Amino acid sequence: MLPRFLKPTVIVAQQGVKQLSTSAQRNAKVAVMGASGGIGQPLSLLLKQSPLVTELSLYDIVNTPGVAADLSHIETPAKVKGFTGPDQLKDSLKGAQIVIIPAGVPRKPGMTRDDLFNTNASIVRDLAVAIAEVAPKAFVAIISNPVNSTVPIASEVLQKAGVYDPNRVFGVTTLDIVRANTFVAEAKGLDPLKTSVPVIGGHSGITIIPLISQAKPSVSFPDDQLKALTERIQEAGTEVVKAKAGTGSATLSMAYAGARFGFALIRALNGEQNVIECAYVRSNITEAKYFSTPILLGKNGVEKNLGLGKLSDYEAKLLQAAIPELKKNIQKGEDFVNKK
Ligand SMILES: NC(=O)c1ccc[n+]([C@@H]2O[C@H](COP(=O)([O-])OP(=O)(O)OC[C@H]3O[C@@H](n4cnc5c(N)ncnc54)[C@H](O)[C@@H]3O)[C@@H](O)[C@H]2O)c1
Ligand SMILES: O=C(O)C[C@H](O)C(=O)O
Repeated sequence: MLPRFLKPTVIVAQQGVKQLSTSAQRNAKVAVMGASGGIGQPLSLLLKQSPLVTELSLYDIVNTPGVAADLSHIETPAKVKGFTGPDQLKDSLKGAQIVIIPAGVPRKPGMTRDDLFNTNASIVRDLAVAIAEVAPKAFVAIISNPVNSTVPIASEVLQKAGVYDPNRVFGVTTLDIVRANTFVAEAKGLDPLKTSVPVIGGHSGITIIPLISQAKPSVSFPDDQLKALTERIQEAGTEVVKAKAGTGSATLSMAYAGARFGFALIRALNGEQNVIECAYVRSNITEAKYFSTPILLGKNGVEKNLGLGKLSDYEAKLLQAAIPELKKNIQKGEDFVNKK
């Protein structure tokens, strides 16, 4: 069976790559910012292998000529171009419909995602300034941590530039869903490709709220197992950081998750119906100004926020615990842009 995110690619491929690449409706230019990094390279590879992508723009402060030359030899239609350093930043964004941002430093053991704020906040801010000028209508998918704060940072920058559309800015939390699907399927002996577990809230520790009560197919666990599984999903990033022992955090699973989310955005742009992914977006579902829930995606980005659904008592408590932390992270991001 094919990986779930490859399915639409394959369906489209069956319609014929030639037809795809000549159809105006199906042109998708994707820019990857931070394309030479641990996530950026495999993410760009996954994007390049898909006929859903017709142009791939790779931006980083180092090494993009090599990454672009390498990827450009792959026998798929996407045209690949590399851009290096601030002088080429704006050119890298020209005409991009989707901008995916994995630029920034990763955690080392003992660090929280918030410890990355000092370095990554300004990286995301500067990229958002360029997006506001060159690609204000692009869908912006932010991977750089701390996502709980970098999404408000990008949003504030776009707002200040007068081009903010809350329906087009997404924090990528897809890896939390990918992990929840994998761990729940493992625990119950299910096919992970047919297991779907929504994860809401934010993307750090207690702000990650798996909704196992809403899993499809329906599953149930004794309380102690449910707690252990929930905590494993919340701390799965740290599990990888520890295992990588100082060499970084999740890159390959994140590239998979980033590609899955990117393909969902392209499918929505192409007019496909019923494209749903969880994402961290501007939200009035809870007291937190940004919050991840399942989102129906459409040609203009967020078409409908599908909300929380019915929470179990346990999940309602997780939500209660997450909100103060999320609000603090959001405020920190907004203050970074506004209090200068
Ligand atoms: N959202 C998630 O679920 C998730 C998952 C994993 C990692 N992350 C985050 O993704 C980020 C990247 O992780 P990584 O493992 O790829 O790190 P990495 O260090 O391997 O790669 C980061 C890349 O960003 C580039 N970069 C630095 N400053 C830049 C700038 N101003 N403009 C463009 N590019 C710039 C670097 O040159 C490097 O190539 C980290 O912040 C990490 O915490 C998020
Ligand atoms: O844990 C990290 O620092 C990276 C990422 O946010 C993850 O969830 O793997």
